[in-house]
Amino acid sequence: MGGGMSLLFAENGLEVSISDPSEETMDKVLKRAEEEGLGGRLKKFKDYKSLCASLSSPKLLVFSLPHGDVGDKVLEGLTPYLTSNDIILDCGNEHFANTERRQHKCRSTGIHYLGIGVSGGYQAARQGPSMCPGGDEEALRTVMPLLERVAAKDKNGRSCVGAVGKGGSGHYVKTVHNGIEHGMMSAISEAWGVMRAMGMGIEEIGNVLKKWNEEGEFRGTFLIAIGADLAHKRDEKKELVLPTVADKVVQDITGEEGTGIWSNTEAIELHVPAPTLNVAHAFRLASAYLGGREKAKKVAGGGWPPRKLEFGKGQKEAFVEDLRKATFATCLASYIQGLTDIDAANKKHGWEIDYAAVLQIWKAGCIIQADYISEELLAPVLNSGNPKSLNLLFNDRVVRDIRNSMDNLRKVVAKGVETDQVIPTLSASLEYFKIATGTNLPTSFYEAELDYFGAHMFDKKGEEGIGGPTEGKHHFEWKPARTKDG
Ligand SMILES: O=C(O)[C@H](O)[C@@H](O)[C@H](O)[C@H](O)COP(=O)(O)O
Repeated sequence: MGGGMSLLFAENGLEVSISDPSEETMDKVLKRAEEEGLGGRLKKFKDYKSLCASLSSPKLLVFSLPHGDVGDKVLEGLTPYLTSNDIILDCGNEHFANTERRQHKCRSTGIHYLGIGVSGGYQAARQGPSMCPGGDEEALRTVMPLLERVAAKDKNGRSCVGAVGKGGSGHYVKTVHNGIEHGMMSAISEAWGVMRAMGMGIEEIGNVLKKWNEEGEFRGTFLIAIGADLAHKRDEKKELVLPTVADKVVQDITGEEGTGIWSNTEAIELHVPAPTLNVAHAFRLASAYLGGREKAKKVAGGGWPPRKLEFGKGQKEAFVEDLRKATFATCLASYIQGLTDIDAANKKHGWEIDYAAVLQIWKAGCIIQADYISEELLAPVLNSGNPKSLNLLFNDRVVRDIRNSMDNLRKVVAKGVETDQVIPTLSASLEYFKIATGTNLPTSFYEAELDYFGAHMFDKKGEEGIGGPTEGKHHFEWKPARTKDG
């Protein structure tokens, strides 16, 4: 990412000084700069002193680092050479708490530290990513013209960047962006698996996804578009590449892993029900243990692999349409749960998040780009300036689309369960919509059991003021504790 961004900044007229522990990495970037006619604009530096000396004042430093300690070590190494009004743009996938700690540390020396979520993958780092900056207003105002120049542009030529809010809000919104991304990718992969069980070919499915991306609720959806594209990719032997990809989402459990975990732990700690995001992450985790799955399959006598799905004449097309609506509803559920999480965090941390800026940032260039969802469903809510609630389940327009997809989602999940299709987020989203709109849930029994052994206290149906996550006011001695005399 860092190399691509340094070329992007050079291309936009900046003299760029790069520094990386690996000389080889720096040389690769300088070589690309030569190839792209930007040679004169990039210089490499092996130490922080000469790096900072090469910069005009106030200095602008861009971090593209793994999350965690590395950022603290780099900041520590740089600090002796930094002066008041210098600005650091942390463009890594960093945890917002690390960002806020560094912001606090820098404040005493007048150095500005901005946490900027950067999205669009490594390609976008070079071409212009969607950018999600948060931190102090003065520094945001100072760097915004540059960010607007290098950021991705939406179809109206507007830059996909904006001042998100205070503190670590920029990195927080990016973390949740990735949680939504994982929910959508899981749903689309599940739909792909069901179409495979319907006997559809790799490229045939690619053609279906291409159509989905051209019109309807999935129009202009990045993850659908790349799904259509990669379905047709062939290697040097003209063999399709997709069938060679192992069914495991690789993940570096030694550390790199971050946003997928945090978007879920945050939702849980903020008491935000996000089953689509939670299940998408669990699916990803389970997929990693291919060896374990192979062993468990043997023990389970072959397990429960998806069965072939056969359809009568004309029914196949109808079911593909059910699948399109079901997958859309699940992607929408990811957005709804993600925004509810951002809303809860914004209230907790007082970041004064500008939701119109978030909408513009997600308009293009980012992984969760979805034109229909942004323009038709999010814009009316997020552009209404500081919406009272970000729970899109309170929005008629959004709920209309959910109602228009529930039959399709139910049909797909029912068929999927019957035939052992792997559909974790599709089924979790069906349950979510039922739970989130249900007012007579079986959780009465759940609470009664908690009160039975835990004196957990419960609210009584019909009581005033019990609409939110409140402490219970009642306990019933379901089974009085036995006295010593039994
Ligand atoms: O917006 C983006 O460009 C992506 O979200 C990116 O930031 C993410 O890091 C990679 O997609 C891999 O992420 P994980 O391996 O952490 O899922």
